[in-house]
Amino acid sequence: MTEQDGRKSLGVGVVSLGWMGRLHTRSYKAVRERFPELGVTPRLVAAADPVDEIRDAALHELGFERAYADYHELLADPEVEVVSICAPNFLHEEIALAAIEAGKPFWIEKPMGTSAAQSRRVAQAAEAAGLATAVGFNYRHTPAIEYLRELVRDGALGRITNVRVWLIADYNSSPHSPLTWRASREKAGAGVISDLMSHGADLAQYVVGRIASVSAMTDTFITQRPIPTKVGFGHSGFEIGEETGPVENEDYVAMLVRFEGGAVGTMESSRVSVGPRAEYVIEVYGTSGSARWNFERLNELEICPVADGGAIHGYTRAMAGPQWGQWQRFQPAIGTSMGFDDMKCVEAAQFLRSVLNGEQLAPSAADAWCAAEVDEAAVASAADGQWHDVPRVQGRTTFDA
Ligand SMILES: NC(=O)C1=CN([C@@H]2O[C@H](COP(=O)(O)OP(=O)(O)OC[C@H]3O[C@@H](n4cnc5c(N)ncnc54)[C@H](OP(=O)(O)O)[C@@H]3O)[C@@H](O)[C@H]2O)C=CC1
Ligand SMILES: O=C1CO[C@H](CO)[C@@H](O)[C@@H]1O
Repeated sequence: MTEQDGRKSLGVGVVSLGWMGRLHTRSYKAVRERFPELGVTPRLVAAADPVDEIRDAALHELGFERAYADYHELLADPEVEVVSICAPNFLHEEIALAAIEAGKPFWIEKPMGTSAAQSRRVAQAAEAAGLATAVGFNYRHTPAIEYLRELVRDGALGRITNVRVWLIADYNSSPHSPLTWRASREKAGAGVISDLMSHGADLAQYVVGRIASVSAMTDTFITQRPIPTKVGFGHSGFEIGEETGPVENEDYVAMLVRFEGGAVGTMESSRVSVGPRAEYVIEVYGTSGSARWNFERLNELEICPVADGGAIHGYTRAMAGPQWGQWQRFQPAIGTSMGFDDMKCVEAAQFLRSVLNGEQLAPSAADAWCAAEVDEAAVASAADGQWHDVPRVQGRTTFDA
């Protein structure tokens, strides 16, 4: 870390410049403006990606000083002090363990690996090395979710009795949408359970507390998809040919869950539903009230207090404002909305603050392991039709604090 204009300059390396790699890059750039009190200027030292054109874009569009084809070179670069890991899931464990070996704190995308065992190995190694971590559970950082969590923890909703979480998306609803790495068991692990329910597990545990047991069923509704002739980013920019290949993991999951605190709930996720685009919802019901949030309207929280027999009963739609979470850093005028990228900037700032002061602030590697255990219990339950206990993760979790 060097000093420049009284600010600390921190060398950043980003592995894989797809959707998330580019978003991590934008987030590092935004931190200096949105979180000036950190006194840190992230310096985009190096990117790593196997594709020539992407490395070219890293240098000439995104502002990296260097671009490597192999992430090992990035990790060996002495000027790279912190690392973002934005590769497809199957590379998460090996890159994270290599970053730990190199002594570099990392911000990794969810799910942290393709299995709970991979997540455990990464979380335990990071903790043993004393490294700050961050995981891409960005929905946590929405001001409405931060406020919902406060309501739950302050007891404003009473005793939490039941919870509903659903993440229903349409990104694979067309049978013509391409066969990407997300449909490969080897590259993704589970299907929608890894891709979306990883967020759901984290959101539920962040707001309500740990999940203790799970019963689940899964299905795959579109079993063959066209093989891309040109790959894109995220879910866009692909071109397809005539040839198809098998979808190897589930499109849909439905779960019943029991929380350690006594609440029960349902959790459901689909990547092939026609209608909702990215309807990611959490509803929390307590003995004194309830509240619900939907990512498609991320600036709002619907809250219902117990009306005790009054004539008017129902939800109040509250809008995010300066009193909630980090809203004020992003918008200077009430009624103006934050967006998806802003949540990632909050995550980047939490990560860098942890690197600077040693306190774990962002969703941690242990949190990602907790989510992975919930997801793996769902996979196991769907396979044998039994309830499965979720192994209790010991580690540096942030949601128990
Ligand atoms: N937090 C969130 O809300 C989100 C999280 N994610 C997570 O982010 C991760 C990446 O997803 P996304 O950005 O959508 O993926 P993309 O498919 O957009 O990008 C993946 C990138 O990784 C590159 N890559 C492939 N193999 C290697 C390798 N051996 N070494 C280095 N780079 C490689 C790809 O190159 P190539 O094109 O050649 O394959 C591509 O540039 C996933 O874990 C996903 O779950 C994704 C979306 C949202
Ligand atoms: O994490 C994620 C969030 O949502 C996306 C689509 O809406 C997913 O595919 C992605 O991996």
